[in-house]
Amino acid sequence: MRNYIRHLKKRLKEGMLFEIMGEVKWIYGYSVKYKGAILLYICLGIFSTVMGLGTGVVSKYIIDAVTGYDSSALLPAAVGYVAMMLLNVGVNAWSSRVTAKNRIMVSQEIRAEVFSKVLSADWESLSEYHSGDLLNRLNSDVNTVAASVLGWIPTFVTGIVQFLATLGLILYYDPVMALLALASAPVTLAMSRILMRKMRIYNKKMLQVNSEMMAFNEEAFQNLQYIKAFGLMKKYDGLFQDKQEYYRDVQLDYNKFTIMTSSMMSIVGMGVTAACFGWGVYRLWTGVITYGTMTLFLQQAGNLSSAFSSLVNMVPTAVGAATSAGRIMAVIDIPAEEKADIEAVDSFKEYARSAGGVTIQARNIDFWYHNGNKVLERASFYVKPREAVALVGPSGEGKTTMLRILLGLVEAKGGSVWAQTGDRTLAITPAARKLFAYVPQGNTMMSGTIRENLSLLNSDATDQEIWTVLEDVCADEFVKKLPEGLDTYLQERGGGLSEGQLQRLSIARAMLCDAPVMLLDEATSALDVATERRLLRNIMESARNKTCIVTTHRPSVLTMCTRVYRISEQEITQLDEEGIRQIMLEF
Ligand SMILES: Nc1ncnc2c1ncn2[C@@H]1O[C@H](COP(=O)(O)OP(=O)(O)OP(=O)(O)O)[C@@H](O)[C@H]1O
Repeated sequence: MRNYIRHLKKRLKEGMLFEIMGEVKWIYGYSVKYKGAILLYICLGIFSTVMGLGTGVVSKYIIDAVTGYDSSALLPAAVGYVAMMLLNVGVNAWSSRVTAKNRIMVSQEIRAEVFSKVLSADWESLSEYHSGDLLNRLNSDVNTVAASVLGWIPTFVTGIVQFLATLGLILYYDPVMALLALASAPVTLAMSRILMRKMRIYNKKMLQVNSEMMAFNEEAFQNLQYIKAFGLMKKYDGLFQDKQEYYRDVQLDYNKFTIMTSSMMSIVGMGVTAACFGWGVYRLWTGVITYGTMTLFLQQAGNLSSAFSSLVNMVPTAVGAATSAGRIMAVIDIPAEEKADIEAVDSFKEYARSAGGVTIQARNIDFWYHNGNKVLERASFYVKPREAVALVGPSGEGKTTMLRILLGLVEAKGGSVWAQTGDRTLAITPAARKLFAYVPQGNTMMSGTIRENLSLLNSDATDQEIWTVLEDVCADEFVKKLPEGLDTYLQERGGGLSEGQLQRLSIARAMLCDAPVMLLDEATSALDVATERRLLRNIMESARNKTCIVTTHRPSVLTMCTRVYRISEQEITQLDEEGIRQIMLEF
């Protein structure tokens, strides 16, 4: 018996129900924060139920009055009926407004949490998600969950209250009618339990396909130039159609499934309504009830079944919301980057200013990515202040990876990396990133003006400082020629400027930040040799105490460097003059 219980517990833990419970708990965590609003919705729901019951009873009196049963009640009943209707309309309008406000607040709160978690998540784990998928989770899944945060509890409580109150009213007038009206409940409950698993599978599939669509669209729009250049429009049109077709098939499959289930439920409901109607007609015929009571029954039987179906309909909504919550939780649960002592880094950086710069030292580094791809083994190198050290080597051997280790974007599996200034040392962690001004490969300009982009890392930079740095990176001339100068607006990913111009702006942005170590990852690859030399010489001169690490495939860069390391076959070796000559021939 004990074994059986243990087995049952294990199955429950591994099973869908346990998963859903975790997701529901997470949604509930938000609901608790909005308990005031939820309480208000419950009151509004109950108010609307009372109004529904009230208008039902009042209409009974109106009918009884006009059929000659009690004509004196006509005027007060009519006035009450109109007043209740108007009050209901007013309260509904007000509640729609409050709902809209709260829903916006909840979705923004969840979205802000997800956004901030994404920013602080471990880089490598996060890079397993497509940005289109992340966007979809941040928008569509958050909206679904936000609706449930506010909706679930009030819908449930109101549904129960409406159900019980209506049942009570019918019971008061006719217990048999109440039993008949309840007949569909067991069937519907049993059905919704069976259907839950299938709903969950469909929901997951639909959300995943949605994410895939978003990822595809995002990638296509980002690579429009490439698609056009190779005349891939037709191919992409076709791919888009295929994706749409698949999406449509999944949606229609789900739609078929929901139509079938709702048809089955409707048949059960219709049977119950017919039975109620038959019973009512029989009671009216035998003179036990009045026309008014008969109308009341029919109306309340309708109310009862709508209360019941709103409770049952909570199942697919809840399954959908729980699935979306699961997708958001997966992102939120990505391990965060290790939090380190930022104050220690600030103090180290401050000290480095007077101590003459920062030495970077990597010793016996072992590193492989999550997929097991081993990149470095017992790799060591160092760079001192006022040095420009080059990391060279065949493509794909680990130059960028080494920079990622320095930036704490990925963590070395073995060995150690540290920064040193005077008699102080600092282990390399994500917090130590403040020591580095990084210029990655590719285009990293944001939409906004040139000034906004350049002051991203140093919001206090004056125009004078900006122009001095622009001169250093040989970008002053072209920026001056732009009609709006520093206020020129750059489109998405720096649209409107050439690759070489954007590279120079990226370097200027890095130089404006006060980090003691510069990391340039093939940052001058799009420049002509003369400009590249001028730029590198200026950087070396103006960044006097700085430490500079560059990765490159260009001989022109090597001639400017104090030392050169070659990364190849997982090892790092320092090249002598002959080695450098050889590598320059290889380039
Ligand atoms: N996120 C990642 N996950 C798994 N493997 C990766 C990842 N990023 C890079 N790699 C692999 O790590 C190896 C080193 O890549 P890295 O980008 O460091 O090379 P590189 O020397 O900078 O190349 P290049 O000169 O072409 O820029 C390559 O084999 C690459 O496929």
